[in-house]
Amino acid sequence: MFNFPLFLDLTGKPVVVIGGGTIASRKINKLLEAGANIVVVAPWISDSVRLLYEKGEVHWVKDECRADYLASAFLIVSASGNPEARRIIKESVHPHQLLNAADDPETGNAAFPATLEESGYHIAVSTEGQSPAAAKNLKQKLRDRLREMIEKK
Ligand SMILES: C[C@@]1(CC(=O)O)C2=NC(=C\c3[nH]c(c(CCC(=O)O)c3CC(=O)O)Cc3[nH]c(c(CC(=O)O)c3CCC(=O)O)/C=C3\N/C(=C\2)[C@@H](CCC(=O)O)[C@]3(C)CC(=O)O)/[C@H]1CCC(=O)O
Ligand SMILES: NC(=O)c1ccc[n+]([C@@H]2O[C@H](COP(=O)([O-])OP(=O)(O)OC[C@H]3O[C@@H](n4cnc5c(N)ncnc54)[C@H](O)[C@@H]3O)[C@@H](O)[C@H]2O)c1
Repeated sequence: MFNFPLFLDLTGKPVVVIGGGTIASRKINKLLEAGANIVVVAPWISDSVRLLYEKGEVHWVKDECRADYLASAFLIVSASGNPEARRIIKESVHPHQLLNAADDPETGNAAFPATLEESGYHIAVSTEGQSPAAAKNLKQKLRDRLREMIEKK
């Protein structure tokens, strides 16, 4: 699972996020930083996602997940936790699409690592899905170490 690290250029790439709650919001913020073209599909969205929608930073399809919405996506993020949405995604995802299944890690083929960008370095930490909190912790330690290293130069 998640056995190949890769840095992508997501600028302008179509990304479909299924779900617009807490977890979706975290993923959306990262995707926006990367310049992705984001469509959120969800019957309701959290205040933070609504703010992005009102500012025109994401599109919103106010509906439940349907196979049609997934077809043109370069990357699909599954973050609703809804069993029916998860079933549709599992059945309709094409082998050439990337799927970050934040609500169903066994199904996805891509994970969001813990990342940091500092002084020209871009570091990504994954625990192959086993312990995201440990990935976050190591990221913070690496940030401190990198800052020390750069100060000493
Ligand atoms: C790194 C980070 C990136 C991001 O999401 O942006 C990320 N999770 C983060 C935080 C975090 N996630 C969770 C906690 C609570 C503490 C804990 O339980 O550990 C915390 C800590 C916190 O929030 O502080 C809970 C959790 N996460 C997943 C499950 C499902 C499962 O494992 O079954 C559950 C249990 C759900 C439950 O039981 O309810 C699954 C995934 N989370 C991943 C990424 C992928 C694997 C990454 C890897 O290879 O390590 C993967 C597989 C899929 C994906 O989402 O891509 C981000 C840190 C950002 C940063 O600060 O840098
Ligand atoms: N990957 C991670 O790091 C991580 C961490 C914690 C939880 N999770 C999982 O992520 C899932 C979502 O958690 P949350 O806290 O964001 O939930 P939430 O309740 O805040 O949001 C759920 C969202 O899904 C939408 N939704 C519901 N049914 C839908 C459907 N059929 N089609 C499309 N959208 C639909 C809702 O409108 C809402 O926007 C849960 O399954 C949870 O277990 C993942």
